[in-house]
Amino acid sequence: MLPRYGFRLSIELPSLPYADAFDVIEQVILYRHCVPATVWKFQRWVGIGEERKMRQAQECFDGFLEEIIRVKRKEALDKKEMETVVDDDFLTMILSGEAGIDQGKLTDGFLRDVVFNLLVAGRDTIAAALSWFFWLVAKNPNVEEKILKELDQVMGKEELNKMVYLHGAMCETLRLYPSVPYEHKQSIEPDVLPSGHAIDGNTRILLSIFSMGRMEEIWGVDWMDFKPERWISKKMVVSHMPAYKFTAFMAGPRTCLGRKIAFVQMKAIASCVLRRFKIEVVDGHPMVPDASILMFMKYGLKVRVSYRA
Ligand code: HEM
Repeated sequence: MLPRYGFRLSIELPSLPYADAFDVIEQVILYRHCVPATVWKFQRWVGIGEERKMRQAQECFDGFLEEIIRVKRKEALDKKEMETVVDDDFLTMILSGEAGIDQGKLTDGFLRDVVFNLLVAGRDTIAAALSWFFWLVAKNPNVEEKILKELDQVMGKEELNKMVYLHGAMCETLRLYPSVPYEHKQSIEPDVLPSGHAIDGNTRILLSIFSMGRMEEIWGVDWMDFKPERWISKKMVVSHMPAYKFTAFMAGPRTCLGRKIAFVQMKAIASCVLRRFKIEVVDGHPMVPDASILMFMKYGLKVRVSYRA
């Protein structure tokens, strides 16, 4: 069973308070998009309803991050003073000056916000995409067969770039089930959209990435098919797809900064899992997207896992 949140292959793993808090934060952010700002801001001011849950979850999650920052500060200091070898993770690199960021800026609050941002951006986006990927692959044995054939030909993790079909299958997953199903933008002054629509300043625009991935006029009559071939050119390389057409990572100056690392991680995990294990979806398990800012499966993905012969 791959649970709703996070990507774990065991139901025995305990639930973690900070992970639960993180899920609450993501759900309340969706709530904030659905009600007028005055409503949630009033709730936050009084400390009731969803905003009460948000405050509790934030306190829990901040405590978790503060502890990580404390440990990493100590490790970075040890590294400087005693030249000990420590993990070369992102936070340690920032704290030990290797990332070239002005040390005066590195207050606990700044670090907490940076780590929180990267966790929001990088943790559940990949987990959600992989859950849908394994479900789609299990439901499309012809795609699974082609991925396995490619994995047989391409060995080693340094070869991830050559996994063109797997790349196509990942893009196809994100087209049909984008980890971030919609985006919210706000104009700061009057403008004209590329479509020709004039908008006032301070206009909120909700963009459905989920719907754009399923529009016949964009993807053709077979838009509902899970078809990795869509992403592969005649020369058998990944086709160029304009970012304004495939919007899972959005486009423009604020496009996803982790796109490349996301593909590396997803392809590495998918190739390791599919090489060793056969994943079969348990019949009758309900597959419904959850109400969150991220495209989770509401009831997780229930599967039977067996070793490949
Ligand atoms: C399947 C995986 C992922 C998807 C679908 C995804 C999608 C997105 C989307 C839609 C945005 C919003 C862009 C906008 O508002 O215009 C975004 C922003 C961002 N993503 Fe990703 N992302 C993924 C993985 C990652 C990973 C692994 C990282 C880093 C470890 C990352 C880092 C970021 C950052 C830092 C931003 C903010 C960029 C900015 O505001 O300037 N993402 N991502």
